[in-house]
Amino acid sequence: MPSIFSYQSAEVDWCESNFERSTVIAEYYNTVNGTTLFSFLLLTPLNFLVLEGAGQTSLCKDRALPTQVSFAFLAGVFSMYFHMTLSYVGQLLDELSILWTLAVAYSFWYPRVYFPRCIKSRKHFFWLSGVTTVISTFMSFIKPAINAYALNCIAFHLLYLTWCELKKCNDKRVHRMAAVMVVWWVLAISSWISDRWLCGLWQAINFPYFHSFWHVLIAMSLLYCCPLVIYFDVNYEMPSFKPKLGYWPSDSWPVVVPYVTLEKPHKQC
Ligand SMILES: CCCCCCCC/C=C\CCCCCCCC(=O)N[C@@H](CO)[C@H](O)/C=C/CCCCCCCCCCCCC
Ligand SMILES: [Ca+2]
Ligand SMILES: [Zn+2]
Repeated sequence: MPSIFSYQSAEVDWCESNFERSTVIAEYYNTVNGTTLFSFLLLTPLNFLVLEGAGQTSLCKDRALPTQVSFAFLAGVFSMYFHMTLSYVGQLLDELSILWTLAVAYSFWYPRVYFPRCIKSRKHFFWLSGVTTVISTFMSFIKPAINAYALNCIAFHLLYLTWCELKKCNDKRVHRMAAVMVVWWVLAISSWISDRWLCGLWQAINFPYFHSFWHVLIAMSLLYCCPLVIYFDVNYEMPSFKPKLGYWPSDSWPVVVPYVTLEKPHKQC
């Protein structure tokens, strides 16, 4: 019986052929493209630096940013470890780190207006998220192969929240950024599903790399998601300030980094 740490002991094996480009890295391209999540880690704090530059240090919500970035960092590291070894432990670390990163994001950024009626404060919501995540962590061991499907379903809730916020907002820049985020996510989830379900086809044409595309595309989606989340958070938590979405270096460039700034104290959405 193989150890839970041994190579290829995971329940899941992605379409890319194993040990084709390296004797120590099972899935080379999936491992290398897993690093794109780190671009999200580098660029998310930049949003906060812009806000802090405007004197809004309170937006860092004390420990929210370092906690969020640390969890996302772990998700990136464990994803690479998983693809490098395809071990059972690697798979669970990959899935559980995503679960906890999402839990941290929900705990800090989930708008109060959507709290269940029985939840009266963010502190209570922290507890609700914590208990739900601990229970989900234990349940993850029952059938690890379905964990990734369950995690992907959370994106549908995020889509629903985005849609609810867009209905209340008439700023074209916000709608545009949300549209771009959704396009990246649709491309990402299509790549993920096609790697899972159509592997025979991709192997037949000698192109089994869709899961490595997923890594790049979901990181792009998160890059657009981050300023949007901060934008909605400012509207709720700092109603006297007007957030504005922008693109660096400029709107018209083909490759841009989205970010959020604070303008004159006035509420728009
Ligand atoms: C102010 C900042 C707030 C921003 C909130 C950011 C929340 C980040 C949350 C999670 C990080 C996700 C990490 C991506 C996964 C990388 C690892 C990976 O690819 N693992 C696969 C195996 O290698 C595994 O099969 C994938 C499992 C499913 C992952 C589901 C992730 C859902 C993320 C949802 C983001 C949606 C953004 C746009 C929604 C419309
Ligand atoms: Ca493989
Ligand atoms: Zn992966």
